[in-house]
Amino acid sequence: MSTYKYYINGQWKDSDSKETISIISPYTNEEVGKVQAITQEEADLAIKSAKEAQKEWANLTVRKRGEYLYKWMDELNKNKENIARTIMKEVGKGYNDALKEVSRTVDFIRYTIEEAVHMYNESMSGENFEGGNNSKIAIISKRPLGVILAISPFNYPVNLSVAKIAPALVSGNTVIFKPATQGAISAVKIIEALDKTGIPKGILNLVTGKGSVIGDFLTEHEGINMISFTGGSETGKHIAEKSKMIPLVMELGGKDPAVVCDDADLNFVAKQIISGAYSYSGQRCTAIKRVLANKKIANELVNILKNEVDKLTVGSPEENSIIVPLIDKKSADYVQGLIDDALAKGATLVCGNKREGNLIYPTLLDNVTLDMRIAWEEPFGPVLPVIRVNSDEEAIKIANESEFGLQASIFTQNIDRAFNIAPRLEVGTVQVNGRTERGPDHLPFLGIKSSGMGVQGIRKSIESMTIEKVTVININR
Ligand SMILES: NC(=O)C1=CN([C@@H]2O[C@H](COP(=O)(O)OP(=O)(O)OC[C@H]3O[C@@H](n4cnc5c(N)ncnc54)[C@H](OP(=O)(O)O)[C@@H]3O)[C@@H](O)[C@H]2O)C=CC1
Ligand SMILES: O=C(O)[C@H](O)COP(=O)(O)O
Repeated sequence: MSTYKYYINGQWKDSDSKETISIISPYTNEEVGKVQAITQEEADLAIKSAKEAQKEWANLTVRKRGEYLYKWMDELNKNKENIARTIMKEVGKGYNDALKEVSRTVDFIRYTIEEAVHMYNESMSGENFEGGNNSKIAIISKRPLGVILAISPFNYPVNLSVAKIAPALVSGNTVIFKPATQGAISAVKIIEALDKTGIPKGILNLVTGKGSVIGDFLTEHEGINMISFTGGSETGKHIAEKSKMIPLVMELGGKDPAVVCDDADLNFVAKQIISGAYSYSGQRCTAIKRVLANKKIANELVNILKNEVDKLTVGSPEENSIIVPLIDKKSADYVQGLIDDALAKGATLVCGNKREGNLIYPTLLDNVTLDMRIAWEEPFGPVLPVIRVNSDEEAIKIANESEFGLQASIFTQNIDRAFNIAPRLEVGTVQVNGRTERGPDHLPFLGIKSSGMGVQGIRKSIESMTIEKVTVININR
């Protein structure tokens, strides 16, 4: 098995710690490879080299920086099967989905470059303000923030990493990239592709090691000018407490509800809910994580959902099964705990509650009540609770009682009804008659409450990594 190096100042290196972390595949339970557990001194040097490289990088034109990114895109595209296989082995994602993740990333980079080259300076005249005149003209340009710390989660080890790195680089920042440990080999692969572009040294530094060991050191480091984080809410809150007065963008957990009204087209709804809730075994922040079903249609909806769940393929990512083993035993134990708690408190088991190691069969729970943990907690696994409600009003109330506020779906054939519910849901995005999801990637993507702060989405990500610089010309008229 390969032992992968980390990447600092344009060089691939073994850590002086002499320690490596073994990455175990969630479905073969075999080692996929080892990554370096770097030391704080090495993390410090990585930040220093990023700082040193930043000024020259920022002085290049956006088109010049874009040239490197275009080459990166081509390298990723050339190696997409190999990278997809690594994603599959490392995080247990179905091969076809892993391949889509790489293609989506290639498209993401292309759009990022195109967006950046179409972002212009603004100007303002003093005459628009009371008592002002046109002798004052302000030019408002955008400057990079400096060194961006990009921390990504396991579930999209390529796409969610590049979704931070590409906007940072194109706008003249340099990057310290800390991937999820389970995902770090995929990270090595994408940075190998970047290295092949001949990008100047120090622009991107890949630091591998457990977040619990090097995370605080990175977050608290004075050389970091902004943190873009995707991961769990608890980790996000911890980082927010540790960081020192720098901008933060956080995409965190969710408990996305599907509000199903009594006039919805239930066959269509069921398809959306099933793909929303169970794809990649529910290991998506945007997965549908509770159904708030109007009592009038709940029996029929649950019957249709059951039929659809029965069709889900369960097994290996190599066979493109929808339901695959969860990322690790701890996660599977957690999901099982939520199921056990709900059943002990009287939920109806419609199907599922079967387990083989990390593999949890798709589980549907009906008559879930608000005293059950599954009504509120994020499983990040293939279990879906149905909570029956009497009215739209009650659905809105329960939806908003969650600590999370990522996305929500509303299913109804009455557009007025949808538009009366949508503004009242405390979430970043409402999907009317569609499953909750992040893409297309140029849309703003955000969570409120414990689901995050700041906004991603290509243009928004670029904006979040830059700051206005105002130059005022005073003309003697
Ligand atoms: N809203 C969104 O866009 C998304 C949200 N998520 C959420 O992420 C969670 C699952 O992802 P998961 O990877 O397990 O999340 P974690 O929060 O466990 O880890 C996310 C990243 O943070 C790192 N990390 C851990 N501790 C620290 C620390 N003290 N300081 C700095 N970094 C640290 C991890 O490193 P290491 O792996 O080494 O521990 C990893 O790179 C779910 O809650 C999910 O909802 C996931 C994807 C998208
Ligand atoms: O990491 C996640 O879960 C994503 O941000 C969700 O992306 P998706 O909706 O495209 O799966």
